[in-house]
Amino acid sequence: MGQCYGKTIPTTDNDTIVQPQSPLPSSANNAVKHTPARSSSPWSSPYPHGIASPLPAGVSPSPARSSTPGRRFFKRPFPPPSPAKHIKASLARRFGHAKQPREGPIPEDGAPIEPELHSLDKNFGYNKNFGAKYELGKEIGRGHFGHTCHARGKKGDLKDHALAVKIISKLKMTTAISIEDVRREVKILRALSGHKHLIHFYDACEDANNVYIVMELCEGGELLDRILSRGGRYTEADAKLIIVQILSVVAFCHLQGVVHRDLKPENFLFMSKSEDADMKLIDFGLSDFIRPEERLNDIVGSAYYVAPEVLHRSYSLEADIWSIGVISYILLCGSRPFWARTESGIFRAVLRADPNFDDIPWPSVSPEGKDFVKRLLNKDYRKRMSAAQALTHPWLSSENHPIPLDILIYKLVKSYLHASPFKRAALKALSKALTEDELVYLRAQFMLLEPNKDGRVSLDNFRMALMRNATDAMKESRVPDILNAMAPLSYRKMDFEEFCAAAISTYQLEALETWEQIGSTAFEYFEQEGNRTVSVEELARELNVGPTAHTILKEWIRSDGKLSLLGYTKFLHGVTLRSTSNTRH
Ligand SMILES: Nc1ncnc2c1ncn2[C@@H]1O[C@H](COP(=O)(O)OP(=O)(O)OP(=O)(O)O)[C@@H](O)[C@H]1O
Ligand SMILES: [Ca+2]
Ligand SMILES: [Ca+2]
Ligand SMILES: [Ca+2]
Repeated sequence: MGQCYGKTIPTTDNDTIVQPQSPLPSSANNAVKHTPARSSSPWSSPYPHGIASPLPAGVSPSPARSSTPGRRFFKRPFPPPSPAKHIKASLARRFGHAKQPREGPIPEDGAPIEPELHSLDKNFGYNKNFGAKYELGKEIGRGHFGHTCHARGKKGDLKDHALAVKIISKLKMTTAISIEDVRREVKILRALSGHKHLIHFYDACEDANNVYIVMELCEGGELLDRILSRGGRYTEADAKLIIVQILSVVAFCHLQGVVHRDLKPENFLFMSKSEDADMKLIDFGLSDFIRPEERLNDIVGSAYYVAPEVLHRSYSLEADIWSIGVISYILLCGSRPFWARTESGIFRAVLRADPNFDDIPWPSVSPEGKDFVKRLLNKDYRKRMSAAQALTHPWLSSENHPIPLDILIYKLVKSYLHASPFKRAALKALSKALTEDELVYLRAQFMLLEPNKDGRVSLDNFRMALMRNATDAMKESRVPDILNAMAPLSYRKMDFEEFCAAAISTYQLEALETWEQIGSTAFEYFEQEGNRTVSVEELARELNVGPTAHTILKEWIRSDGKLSLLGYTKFLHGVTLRSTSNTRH
């Protein structure tokens, strides 16, 4: 089994919007041997080798809801099992254009990007002595972009260590973008390696044919396989153990300014076969560095897990949280929240459909569990919890886990510092209406800033907290830049009360069932302390909107010239006019 070369099998598609994916070359080649299930099924299978699929290769169960007791499958069929189909538009972009076969030698004809092919520099500057350092073993897994083999270190620290090597064929790197993707995957792995639930990276090598990513070996298989072997569903207690691990590693990535963009059960591996083995996040092939205020626009990911704002081409870290919401939904009920037979149908569901929380088993799921999932699957990304926040959600409070520093705090405090005194007064009133549940999160974050003896924090506390957690990735994502934007804090300090006003997000609070109560309580505080007469013109300036908004703003002001309750909550929310695209947090 020495032959362990990269062969990517294009997934065919059962959708009507057929995309530039070439069918398998008709001449039988060893690629077919490598991928028994894949070539016959319209969906890629998570059971490429050896592991028995619950279904015969290529067979998908009927999507009809079955109520067979003890059935092993998802109500909304889990098979077609692996949604590992990367969104086609991006594939087309990444692999050049239509008809470009994604494996094998580039044919003479139909290569629209031919000029680039000749000039592509496929030199990565990695070690060239892979063969001398490692001995390759059997294949363990396979994806769109590479396949993974067992390996053993031949010398040095890794001598006789069992390892995993992801092999990416250079033949498949047919565009500058696809080369850059591999470079970035390695860079991100190298930078982030070290977190308990993130795959440990050891080495990157290359030769004329391949790039080799040497990592620690996970012997317990993919989370997807465990979900399937349990018949799709986890108990709440077991689901919590999984979700806490996912949130903790994703909070870490986000703090470093890395968005994973492909979170799904196939990309979490167990260290060993044992039931309580730790999980590791793998596959940073679609990940990217993201600056604090940046929005990404390329559509990547896997259809079932993709966030609505990704489909709208403007997204940031919150897209990962949506994917965790999808995973959580699946763990708790055994069905996919957004399901359709075609990719475009899935996208439509993601954009418009509300997931079902009524059918069995949802009535028996705890209210906290349901609330948790709903707050991850909010279609408005501004209303979603962050990963660190989710870890303080009441549903997970019984779990004993550390709360990581949340980069969201920095963004919110930054915009608070730049807000007008009127807005700050409004936020202050809002922070006084918070319930114990929200305070748990804020208190944890404040403590992570290690307040001084006087109980206050300065810019330095924010800086030190960031530095305590910094990896090399931060240089690339320029997360520390956010500290410069917090400069107004260099002249003063913040106590916990003000921190609460600064670090709350109106959008997130609006998503709470108790929002109306919170809003009216907050308004009472605002009446006592901050509500003063304000003109329509002043309000428009505050909100950064033009005269066209005056008629709307007029309705927010009472006859006494002060904000009404409605006006107060609207003011907190901010006006989002398309033309200004001034997203407020
Ligand atoms: N460190 C590891 N230990 C054990 N198995 C691994 C390891 N890394 C990857 N694998 C296996 O190889 C498979 C493919 O790896 P990976 O997901 O990184 O490749 P990919 O080509 O990027 O896949 P995708 O199609 O999901 O983008 C994984 O799903 C997993 O089963
Ligand atoms: Ca895979
Ligand atoms: Ca993968
Ligand atoms: Ca990948």
